[in-house]
Amino acid sequence: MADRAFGVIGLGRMGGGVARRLLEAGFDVVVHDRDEAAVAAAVAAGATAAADPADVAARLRPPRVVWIMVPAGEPVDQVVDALGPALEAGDVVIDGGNSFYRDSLRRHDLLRARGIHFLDCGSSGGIEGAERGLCLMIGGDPEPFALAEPLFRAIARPGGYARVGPAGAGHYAKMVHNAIEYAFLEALGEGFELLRSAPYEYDLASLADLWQNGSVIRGWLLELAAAAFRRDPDLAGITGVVGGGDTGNWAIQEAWSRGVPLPGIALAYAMRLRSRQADTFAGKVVSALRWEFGRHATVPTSRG
Ligand SMILES: O=C(O)[C@H](O)[C@@H](O)[C@H](O)[C@H](O)COP(=O)(O)O
Repeated sequence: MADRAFGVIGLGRMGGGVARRLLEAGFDVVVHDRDEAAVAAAVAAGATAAADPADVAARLRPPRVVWIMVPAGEPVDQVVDALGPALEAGDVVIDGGNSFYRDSLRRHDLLRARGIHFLDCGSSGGIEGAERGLCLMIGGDPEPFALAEPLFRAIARPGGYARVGPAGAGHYAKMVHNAIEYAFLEALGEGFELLRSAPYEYDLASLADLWQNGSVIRGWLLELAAAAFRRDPDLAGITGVVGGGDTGNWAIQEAWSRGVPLPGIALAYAMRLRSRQADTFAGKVVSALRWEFGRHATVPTSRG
């Protein structure tokens, strides 16, 4: 039995990686997920299965530290509602998902009323990060942060975790991180689209590789772009309809409510929404009006 045990609730692609890294670091890990196959995989790696969130608590010694990694919103509340009554003062709950910071503040205050600590932890790095080390931005009180620090150290890259402020500050930082991510992704998408329509036959994978060697825009996203182009140079196997969007949406609402313009990020988010529309009523109206005032064609011609 290891000196220290942690609970992990939610064993999806991210949570499963977190549980494995904790096991590899030599900790005991008590896990729960509704997906029995995910639990079986964690148990095969050395974890102990719990029947439900309360059972996770029952299998840990106080002060307990439980990491939650489930989709943002209702699923986090469900886990907190099921786990909370089984915890006691001094225990620590960490939400490692992409939750809205105001929800995290609410959960923090709810648990604090019973002396239970809540840390909001923005976790970046994707699946590779979960396997090889995440970047963690943590909000909450110093005392539970210190108590949970061995967990953070075990699942983060070296230098890849920090307490960035009080309750809510971790998920706020992650919201902003993701907003920047939206604009980075959109800029890369637009740049590669322009290259593809250029009067030159660029090999996009090779150009992305070249840019990795000392260019200003080198980075992980370019590395991923090169890998994607190498697998499928025209990206013919996927559509340009882009999913996600919650964190970007929150960032825009937050920015505008504070008078921060955020135009690049807002446009990147708008482009995601636009990508989901096959045609638009707005476009029809513009076309109709051009026809009405100038008898301009309603079907684009070679001259526009
Ligand atoms: O830092 C990260 O590892 C990513 O941001 C990660 O958290 C995830 O890819 C986003 O949540 C996707 O966000 P969207 O679904 O909004 O694109």
